[in-house]
Amino acid sequence: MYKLKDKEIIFVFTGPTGAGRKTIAEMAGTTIQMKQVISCTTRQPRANEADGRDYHFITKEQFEASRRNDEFIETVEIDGVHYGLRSADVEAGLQQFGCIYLVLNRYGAEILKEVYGDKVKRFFIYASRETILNRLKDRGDSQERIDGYLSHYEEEMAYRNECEHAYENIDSSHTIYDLAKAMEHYLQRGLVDLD
Ligand SMILES: Nc1ncnc2c1ncn2[C@@H]1O[C@H](COP(=O)(O)OP(=O)(O)OP(=O)(O)O)[C@@H](O)[C@H]1O
Ligand SMILES: Nc1nc2c(ncn2[C@@H]2O[C@H](COP(=O)(O)O)[C@@H](O)[C@H]2O)c(=O)[nH]1
Repeated sequence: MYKLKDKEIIFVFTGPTGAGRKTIAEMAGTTIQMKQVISCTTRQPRANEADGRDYHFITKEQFEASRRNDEFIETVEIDGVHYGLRSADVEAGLQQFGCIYLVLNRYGAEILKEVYGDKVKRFFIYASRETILNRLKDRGDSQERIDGYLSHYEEEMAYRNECEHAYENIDSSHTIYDLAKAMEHYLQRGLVDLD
């Protein structure tokens, strides 16, 4: 297993789907200059998603082949869709950027914490069920897909107290402000002007 160097750190964004984890993670990524390491998935891309930017969109056969080759740190199946994070992608991201972030569900977050211990800081981003419902409707997700995501809401929310930090994402600029302060603390470098 890859051993993280002193200054290398992994931020994991987790919480219920639709709370705004990707949005917040991306904004934080720009603010503090860290890069996302994306997962592989067998689901179809959404209209606004691109291969290699949001996910590595792969077939079930490709996913199985990667799993057989032991390429994944962890995998999960959610509502019939496979997701997996490749060890080589994490290692390359760390070597290139020193600080990376991931967006995972609670099971992925837990495995990363088990594998990399104190080098992993988990940021739990959440919103009320009603807020999420409205955001996903506005995003244009089908009712079937929304129901699927919301069926995991309580299960994901139960992970909140396990995480190092938790933020209710109502106003994204407030969330980013608080989050950047915490991240800076870990990074110990003055890249963000908070005043
Ligand atoms: N603070 C906010 N206020 C209003 N809308 C928001 C806020 N944060 C995110 N959104 C919107 O909510 C929707 C879901 O956000 P996002 O994709 O970041 O969530 P997620 O938790 O990563 O879920 P998923 O894994 O389904 O993408 C998006 O359309 C996004 O623009
Ligand atoms: N444990 C893992 N969870 C992952 C991974 N990649 C994404 N996810 C999480 O799955 C759900 C559904 O994602 P969506 O993009 O289809 O809405 C969400 O919670 C993601 O964060 C992974 O490699 N491992």
